[in-house]
Amino acid sequence: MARGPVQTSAPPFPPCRVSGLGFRSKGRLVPVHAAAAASSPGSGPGGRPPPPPLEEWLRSNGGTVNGVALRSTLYPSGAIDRQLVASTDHPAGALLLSVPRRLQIRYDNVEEAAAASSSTSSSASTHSATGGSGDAEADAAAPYGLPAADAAAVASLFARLPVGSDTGAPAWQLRQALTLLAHLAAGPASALAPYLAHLPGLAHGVPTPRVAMLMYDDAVDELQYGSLVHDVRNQKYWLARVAREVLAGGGGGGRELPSPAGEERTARSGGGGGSGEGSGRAGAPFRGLAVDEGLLGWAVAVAMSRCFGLSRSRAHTCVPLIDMANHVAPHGASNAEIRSGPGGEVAMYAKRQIKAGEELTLTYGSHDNANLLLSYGFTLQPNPYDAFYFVLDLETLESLVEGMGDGSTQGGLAEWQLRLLRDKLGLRPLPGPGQEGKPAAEDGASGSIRVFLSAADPPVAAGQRGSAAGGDGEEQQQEGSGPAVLAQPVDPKLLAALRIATLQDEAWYGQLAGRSVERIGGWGNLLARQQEISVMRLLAALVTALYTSFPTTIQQDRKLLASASIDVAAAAAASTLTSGTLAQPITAAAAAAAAPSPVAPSASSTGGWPLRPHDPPAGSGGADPSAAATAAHTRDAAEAVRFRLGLKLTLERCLQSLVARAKQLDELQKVR
Ligand SMILES: C[S@@+](CC[C@H](N)C(=O)[O-])C[C@H]1O[C@@H](n2cnc3c(N)ncnc32)[C@H](O)[C@@H]1O
Repeated sequence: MARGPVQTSAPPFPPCRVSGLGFRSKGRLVPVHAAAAASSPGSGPGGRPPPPPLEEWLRSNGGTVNGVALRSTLYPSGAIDRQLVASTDHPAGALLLSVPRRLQIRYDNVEEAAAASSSTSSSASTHSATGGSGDAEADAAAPYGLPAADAAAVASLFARLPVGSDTGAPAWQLRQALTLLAHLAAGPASALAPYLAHLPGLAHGVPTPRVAMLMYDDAVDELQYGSLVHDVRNQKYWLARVAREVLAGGGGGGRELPSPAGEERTARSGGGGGSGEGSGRAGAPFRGLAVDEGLLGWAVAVAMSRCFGLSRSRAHTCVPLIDMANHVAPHGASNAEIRSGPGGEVAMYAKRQIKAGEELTLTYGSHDNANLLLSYGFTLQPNPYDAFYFVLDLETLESLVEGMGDGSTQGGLAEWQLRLLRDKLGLRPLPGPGQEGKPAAEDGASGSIRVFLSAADPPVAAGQRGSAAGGDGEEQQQEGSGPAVLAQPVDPKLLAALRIATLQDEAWYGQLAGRSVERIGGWGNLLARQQEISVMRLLAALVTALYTSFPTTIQQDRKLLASASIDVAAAAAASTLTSGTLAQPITAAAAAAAAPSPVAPSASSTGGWPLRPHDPPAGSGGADPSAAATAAHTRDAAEAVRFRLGLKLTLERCLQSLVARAKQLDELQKVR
């Protein structure tokens, strides 16, 4: 019998994840520049001039901005969130924004620039012998906004990052984070400095997304969902390890350290890195900017929450202005989509007719709330892609079916049933004691499957399923790892397994052997009415058991969220876009009154280039760091409760579908 959320293994930074904020209700819309100026008249925080508006900057640097503006929402906490809006009507298919590759922050730009620079410098050394200008050529080799020496330094760090055991490459999120840090450290020497100044944590009042990895540990425990807690701890572990061994230059000498989950992971400490090598050069690749775990965490959060995955190049990119579009689900709800061009340009198009004043939205991917929290730091309530996942193995299936108690399955599953379960679903006996090291089967299959229960409204006709777990358009902000679209409340694999395991007549073998799993487990494709009623009851018992395995109930979670302590400081921060409560525009004067006092940036060794991301968000606690920390803590706790409440509501809706179907079949049975 399955007992609560089951662990699934995920790489520390799963491929292609990106981000979100979580500050959506009760805010007021203000023009973004008015908010910045109002909070710090005549200048930006710390006396710096405010950065140029992104729209202007893009236009004057070769980008396209067609009838699109950036708007801000100011929340009672003082935090600011931005969104894109249409400033004119647009027909379907209209080009809204286009950003050339050289205005994007991309780790593959760094890799290319570094490669070009090393080939240039070897030819430059030949040239200098003959009077050539090495410096000019090195600059020409850095066409992507970062001076060649900075690109080379950060590219050399890529080689020291741990590599994924599955991909054999460092996680893109880490490479992108280091690239962001290289631009940050380069300051005005980075051609993308004006974009950087608009990033969360750097732009005044815009907090760093509290992606799950940045949540306080006790809030992580409050998620009450084993696989997510496991993923978050894993990410925290890798963040700390990279900060310690790669950035601070501790080396590690190739020694394998156990991860929190007790796993051993491949880690490279390349570059000839003995323990002595890096320590004297801490932060050297970032022009002396000391990069600690906090700063790395900021960069990873920005990378995860703002990057688009490009299908052409398989790279990920932070795209100025386009990265201001927020997420809505399902796919049909968004009005814009992203496409990339052969030269690496990234463009946003209208998916349908758009009226002036409408928010421009994307669907980042078919993300469940666990993915949203991991990559973007928010959840959607409700989220049409949310689901409760668990791992099903043969043993669990057998004990579920035996628990039916009608005596029909005593003695275990028949050989023909086991054959169907193995051939159709890959379910096979797990290795017994002493056999753990051996593969479960010759084909190496694990013998268990990951299945889901969802709140999807049944019945959904075949053919209505989504095509792929992806974002809008050819490119996606983050690839989903869940099912395409949850078209039925029970995973077809789970339903197929239960139907096969509860059959009593071997005559079914011949019929099912030729059918696909989707067909055997299709919601509407019941095999026999009485059997289906039993399956529905069995599933209802399973859902109830899963629900009761949570330490708190729906009612308790609701009460917690409603309680004053969470509500006052964090309700605004914990709410999301979905409620449709986008607030009314307010005047700059009102924004000034509500805005937090500016927080002085800490001095850096980069000649006054500001920026040390404010963490916890300056917007949450003004200049008082302990108040800000308390607000961030409260916000994390609220988000954790909202997450687990969402899962429980999913189980509740699933249960309702199962019970309704069992009743309906029962009544039909009686009528006949
Ligand atoms: C690509 S950025 C979008 C721009 C962002 N709003 C800003 O001000 O920089 C993604 C972030 O926006 C926020 N966000 C996007 N969609 C959201 C939603 N539906 N609800 C809450 N926050 C959202 C999340 O913080 C997320 O990490």
